[in-house]
Amino acid sequence: MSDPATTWPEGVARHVLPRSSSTNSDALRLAPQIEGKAWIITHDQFQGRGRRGRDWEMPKGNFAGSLALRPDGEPGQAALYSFVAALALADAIAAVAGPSARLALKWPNDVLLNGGKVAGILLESSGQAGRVTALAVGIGVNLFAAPPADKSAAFAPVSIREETGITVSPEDFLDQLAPAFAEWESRLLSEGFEPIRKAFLARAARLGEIITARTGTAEITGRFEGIDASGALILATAAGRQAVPAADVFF
Ligand SMILES: O=C(O)CCCC[C@@H]1SC[C@@H]2NC(=O)N[C@@H]21
Repeated sequence: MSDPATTWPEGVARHVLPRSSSTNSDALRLAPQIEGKAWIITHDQFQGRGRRGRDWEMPKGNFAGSLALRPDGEPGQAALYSFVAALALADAIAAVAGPSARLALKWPNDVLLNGGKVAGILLESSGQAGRVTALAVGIGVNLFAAPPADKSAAFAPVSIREETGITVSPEDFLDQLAPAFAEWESRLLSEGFEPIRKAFLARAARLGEIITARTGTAEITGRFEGIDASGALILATAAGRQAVPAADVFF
């Protein structure tokens, strides 16, 4: 019997591009033309985008890939895919980086390896009449080298190779990531957000501790109590419980 963790999911195409400005742009362009889903990865992404308008640098040998989807749902439902992606990423990194790798998820969707940022996720979408008709789940993983540290970033970047000595190609990484994503997505679709929420919190960094969320207009410090049914961060602050839908978190 084949190992379910490394079986390529049915109905999912795979494209490997030598160069791309951004695989998220490719995925959004491709999504309206596909029947099922498609992963697009590239060996050279030269205008990668990060969260909150930041650039995403991709040193050679790292992973840059996006899943093109046509969810046809509300934006709030589509946003839950960032938690699906975070869990799948954590599974895929654990599979390649070995048992000594200390992995944690940082809300909303960074993956930390030995306390540094090893991977990030950027969801982008297009749609009409309040429905998301094309979704790009963009994922960057520092497989080979950490990019230079950005002063505004909450965590220093690290890479799997530099932390563990293990080298993995983007194609082999995708062979772990795609099945893991398909499994978590099927749980979301069949059981709803609750098991995803619980699994995320089981791996969340600094749950129960004092953290700071910067939203761009405000800085909110409080005890990290959990995440709600929409994926918002719940902080217990001096002014009461607050739900933070989007922010950068600092420990
Ligand atoms: O800021 C973050 O942490 C999110 C980074 C997301 C980067 C990935 S790389 C593949 C995809 N294409 C992009 O332009 N961005 C995402």
